[in-house]
Amino acid sequence: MINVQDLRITFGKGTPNENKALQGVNLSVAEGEFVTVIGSNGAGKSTFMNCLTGELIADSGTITIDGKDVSRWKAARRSSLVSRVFQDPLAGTCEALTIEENLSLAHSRGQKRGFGLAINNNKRDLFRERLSRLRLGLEDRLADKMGLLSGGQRQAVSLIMATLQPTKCLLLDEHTAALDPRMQAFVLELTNDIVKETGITTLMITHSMGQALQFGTRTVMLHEGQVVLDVSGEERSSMTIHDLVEMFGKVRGEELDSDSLLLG
Ligand SMILES: Nc1ncnc2c1ncn2[C@@H]1O[C@H](COP(=O)(O)OP(=O)(O)OP(=O)(O)O)[C@@H](O)[C@H]1O
Repeated sequence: MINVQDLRITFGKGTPNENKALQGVNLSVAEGEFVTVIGSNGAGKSTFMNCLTGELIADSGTITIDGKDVSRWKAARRSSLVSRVFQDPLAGTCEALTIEENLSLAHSRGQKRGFGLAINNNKRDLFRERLSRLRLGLEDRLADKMGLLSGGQRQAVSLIMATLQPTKCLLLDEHTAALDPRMQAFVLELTNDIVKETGITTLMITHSMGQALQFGTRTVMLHEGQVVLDVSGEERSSMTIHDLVEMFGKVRGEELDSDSLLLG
C-alpha cells in the first residue's frame, strides 16, 4: 500500500543550520497493516509523515501509495489517499465552525470547493450515527461550536473526520500526546476499533514504547532520519518494553536510558 524508497530531505541546505532530517528512509507497508512509529526527539518522524501527506516534498526518493507514485503530488491531490490526525487537538478541526460543519468539510474532501458546508438531513443522519459510536453524547450537539469541546472530544471527532470518506492510509502523529491518561486510553481504543473495522493502513507515531507494542501489528523505529528497527509477528508479540529499548541501543551501538526515548 505504501512504498517509500530512499527518501531524503535536508532543511536549510548550505546554511550553518543545515539539517539532514531524512537520510534515506525505506519502508514498505502492506494494505491493512497498523504500524507504530517510534524514535527519539528530532528523529524525523513528523518530517516523514509530512512527506507522506505532501505537506513537504522530499529532495529525493519515491513515495508510492496504492500503486500511484505520489512523490511530487501536492497535499491537496493526495487527500483522497491519505488522512491525518495531528497531536494538537486544535490543528485538525476549525473551532469557529460547528461540529456538523467540521464533519461536513471532512465529508466533502476531494470534492469541488464550496459544497463543503452544505448540510442536508442525510448527511446529518450519517454524522449522528458516526458520533453516537463515541458514546460522548456529541450526536446531540451537532450545532455546538467545535471550540466548546475538550481536547479529547476533539481528537475523537478528528478521528471520525479522518475516516468519514474512504481513504487508503491513516496517519496519526502523536494524536493522544496532549490528552490526559483517561482520554488518551479512550482515543487509543477508538483508534484501534476504527482501524480494525475499516482495515485501513495505519501509521501511528508515539513516544510511548508501551503503546508502540500494545497497538498495531508492526513497530518501526526512526533514528537520525533512517529506519533503524522494524519488528513484527512473533518477534514483536513476545517483546517487552525493555527488549525494545535494548534493541534500539544495539542498533545504534549506544547505551540508552529510558529518558532518551520517553518511555510510556
Ligand atoms: N520545517 C523545518 N525547517 C527546519 N528544520 C526542520 C523543519 N522541520 C523539522 N526540522 C528539523 O528536522 C529534524 C526532524 O524533525 P521532526 O519534527 O521530523 O522530528 P520528530 O522525530 O518528529 O521529533 P519529535 O518527536 O520531537 O516530534 C529536527 O532536527 C527538526 O528540528
